[in-house]
Amino acid sequence: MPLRPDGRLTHELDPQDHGPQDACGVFGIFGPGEEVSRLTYFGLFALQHRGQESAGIAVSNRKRIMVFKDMGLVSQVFDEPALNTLQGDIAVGHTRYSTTGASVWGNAQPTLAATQEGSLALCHNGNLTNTDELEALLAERIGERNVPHKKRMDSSSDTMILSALLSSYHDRSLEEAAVEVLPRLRGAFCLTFMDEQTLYAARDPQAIRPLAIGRLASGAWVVASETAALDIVGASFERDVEPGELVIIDEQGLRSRRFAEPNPKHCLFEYVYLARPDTLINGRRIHNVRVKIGKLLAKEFPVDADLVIPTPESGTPAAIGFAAGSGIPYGQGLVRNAYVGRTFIQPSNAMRQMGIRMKLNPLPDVVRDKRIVVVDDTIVRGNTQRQVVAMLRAAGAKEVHVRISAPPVEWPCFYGIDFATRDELIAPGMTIEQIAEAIGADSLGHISLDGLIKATHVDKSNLCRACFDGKYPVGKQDLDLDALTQTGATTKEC
Ligand SMILES: O=P(O)(O)OC[C@H]1O[C@H](OP(=O)(O)OP(=O)(O)O)[C@H](O)[C@@H]1O
Ligand SMILES: NC(=O)CC[C@H](N)C(=O)O
Ligand code: SF4
Ligand SMILES: [Mg+2]
Repeated sequence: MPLRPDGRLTHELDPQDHGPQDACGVFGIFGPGEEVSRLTYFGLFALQHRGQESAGIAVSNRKRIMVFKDMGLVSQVFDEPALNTLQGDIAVGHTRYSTTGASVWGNAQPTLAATQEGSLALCHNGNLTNTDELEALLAERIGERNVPHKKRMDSSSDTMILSALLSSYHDRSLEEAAVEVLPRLRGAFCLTFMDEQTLYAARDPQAIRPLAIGRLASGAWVVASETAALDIVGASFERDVEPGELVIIDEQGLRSRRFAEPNPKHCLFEYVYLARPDTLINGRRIHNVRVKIGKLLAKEFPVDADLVIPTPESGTPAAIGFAAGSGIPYGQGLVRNAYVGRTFIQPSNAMRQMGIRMKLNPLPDVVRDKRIVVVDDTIVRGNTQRQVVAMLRAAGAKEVHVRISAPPVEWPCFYGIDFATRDELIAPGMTIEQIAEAIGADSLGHISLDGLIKATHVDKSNLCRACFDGKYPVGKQDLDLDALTQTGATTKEC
């Protein structure tokens, strides 16, 4: 099993072999009089499913900013003494899973940089597609040798370049630097950042990833990747950060500046898998959307069967919907070990089999002699379903029909989800029948793209669905798609 550089176990069985992982989680709070770092810690706990490689909190006491971050889960990084040292009025926090730049301490967030007036601490969810262009601009401004990854080998993320760029404007405030830099970024970015006095939040014009604003009863402002994190800290949901909006929060309250024209292309995959079911995106509860997808799936791909079971965790709401839509009873046929993380299962041969077996175990008394419909949210490489089907058969299931609440994943994502390269996905070049055979299912059905979109209640033109249809809404000019679909080529390193 792989070890972290400090010798502790990673959450991955094989770090070279990624399944679908999650986008990072960002959090921010402007709360004089509140225990801001503790609230940020709770917020990050609620966002742990979006990134499990490193976690960090930056706090300002209005005189200076202190950052505490490390590799690992929120619970591994922070303890009581650490939180007690992080006193102040403003905080930002991050849970990372890497998309550009290696998974090392130097790339953990919040990043910290010196500005003309003080410091900048920054957290980023998303992925920038024009890092080459931004790096060239940065080299022009601060000199080639000072570009983060040239100065320090382990500072190689897109976020480090952004942080260096924002702090390179010595003739203007951080707010004015942001207004200058943000329109130059392409790709996906939801940001929380701060200097000693002010909390900022920004969202790309496509608003690919979610970012919500909430408020505590005391009047403190909170910003988080998902509304579930607002719930957990006791904040009420106020509104989403708008596409192309920069939000500035200080002693005077909240102000808003538009840095680009909105052109919404919200990530469809957030609805399918990424976001928590208790989160609201575009006014819809993710759980309800997933149940609806399951109902539509039952209509699109009906089957004669005795029992519908979910593939926990993310497949559960769609399975509830499939049962409701089909009239087939719903039951629990697989038990999930709650202590195995979401991205723990990183499929690769023997390790993969061990990982899936560690996470999921069938209930033979429930599935024996039955025709089972097993519902999951996605098939990426097909490893989970291959294992699940085999497990259910070994436990005595008579038939196993697989139903998936997303269309086949055909293309990589460049906006903050670390999908496998195209060569590693199971779907490209395979018919549904061939995939069913590969995973050993009696039948296989994926929801149609139109059915999935219908369940979100968002207009198709306002959604990114590139991993399903290959139509990339932003930054396509920056990507060498042919090169990126070759075996071994990834977007990981700048
Ligand atoms: O086809 P594959 O390559 O196996 O990938 C697809 C599986 O990975 C995800 O589960 P994951 O274990 O990451 O998270 P979950 O517990 O939230 O379902 C997803 O929900 C599918 O079950
Ligand atoms: N998944 C993410 O949102 C990653 C953020 C950023 N691109 C990084 O690699 O650190
Ligand atoms: S490519 Fe897929 S995962 Fe990536 S932003 Fe678009 S819909 Fe989301
Ligand atoms: Mg799953």
